[in-house]
Amino acid sequence: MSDTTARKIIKVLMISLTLPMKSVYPQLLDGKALAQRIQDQLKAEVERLKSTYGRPPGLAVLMVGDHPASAAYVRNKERACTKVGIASFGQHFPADVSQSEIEQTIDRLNQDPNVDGILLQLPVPAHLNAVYLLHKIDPDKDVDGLHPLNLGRLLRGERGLQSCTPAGVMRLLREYRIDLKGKNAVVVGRSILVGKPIALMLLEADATVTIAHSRTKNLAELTRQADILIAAVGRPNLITADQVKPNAIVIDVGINRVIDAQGKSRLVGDVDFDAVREMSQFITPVPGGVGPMTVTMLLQNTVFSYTRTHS
Ligand SMILES: Nc1nc(=O)c2c([nH]1)NC[C@@H]1CN(c3ccc(C(=O)N[C@@H](CCC(=O)O)C(=O)O)cc3)C=[N+]21
Repeated sequence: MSDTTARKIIKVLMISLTLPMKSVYPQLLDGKALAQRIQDQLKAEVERLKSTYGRPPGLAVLMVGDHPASAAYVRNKERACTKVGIASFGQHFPADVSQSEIEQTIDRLNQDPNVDGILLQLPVPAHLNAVYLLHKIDPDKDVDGLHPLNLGRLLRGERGLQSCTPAGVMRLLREYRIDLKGKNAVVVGRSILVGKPIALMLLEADATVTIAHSRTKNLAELTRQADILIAAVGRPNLITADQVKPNAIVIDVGINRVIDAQGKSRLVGDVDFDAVREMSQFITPVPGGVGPMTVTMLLQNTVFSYTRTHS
């Protein structure tokens, strides 16, 4: 065999080994596994805190009405608390509860030394002023990071309690050593719970950030430039393969319950997962991606808030 033939064979082998591997088997960003690992660490930390200071960290979850999806999230959060040893104080109000009754509860929880974190599950019924309720929560107990003071800190790049979903996404990116410096990050969605705070965090990590939304012209043109694409809208199959740059990193924050072809209820994100996973470098699954990280960051924020008052 001549030298050039051998070289050609090696080259073909190398190409066939590297290229298809990369495009056919993109890496999953496994939020479920990472969440489990962090929760194990938190459990040990909570144990230590409990024996040092005599009480566990405490989280109060306020829920209004019986929206089934919200009820399921709240159950997830309470179950996770129990798992790591955080005391959870559930407050379930009927859908017609008055603004002042919730305000009084928040005042009481603000003063309660056994409560380190207070979370108002959103959305709340339309007769309530959610913004004002969020203002009432003590910023030091605002484990959802939605108080204007904590949002202001985020805007300035100061330390503070940060929104759980965006914080969970950043932790996932960091864990997989995804370099953000100078990369094009496109965030689709501009909610105060996800889109806006995640854009600020990506900016803080030196990404070049674009926020797209329902009024954005030529969305596909924009998303195709994204090295990092964050979908946070809440619409199934919003992001299709032709809207994604090959080898991009795709973070799917959407949580949508749909009825599949067999008539079964199924959880899907905002991304057409099967098609997009084939051409992306990293992608988060739904379920098992961002969702479990959200819950875990809530636990972490509660422990953080506890340690701050004990140091
Ligand atoms: N004040 C406030 N803070 C929130 O953080 C908040 C909120 N309101 N309102 C609703 C959204 C939604 N959310 C989720 C939490 C966990 C999962 C989760 O655990 N998902 C699992 C599976 C869940 C399942 O199978 O049903 C997963 O994706 O693997 C999803 C969604 C928090 N939210």
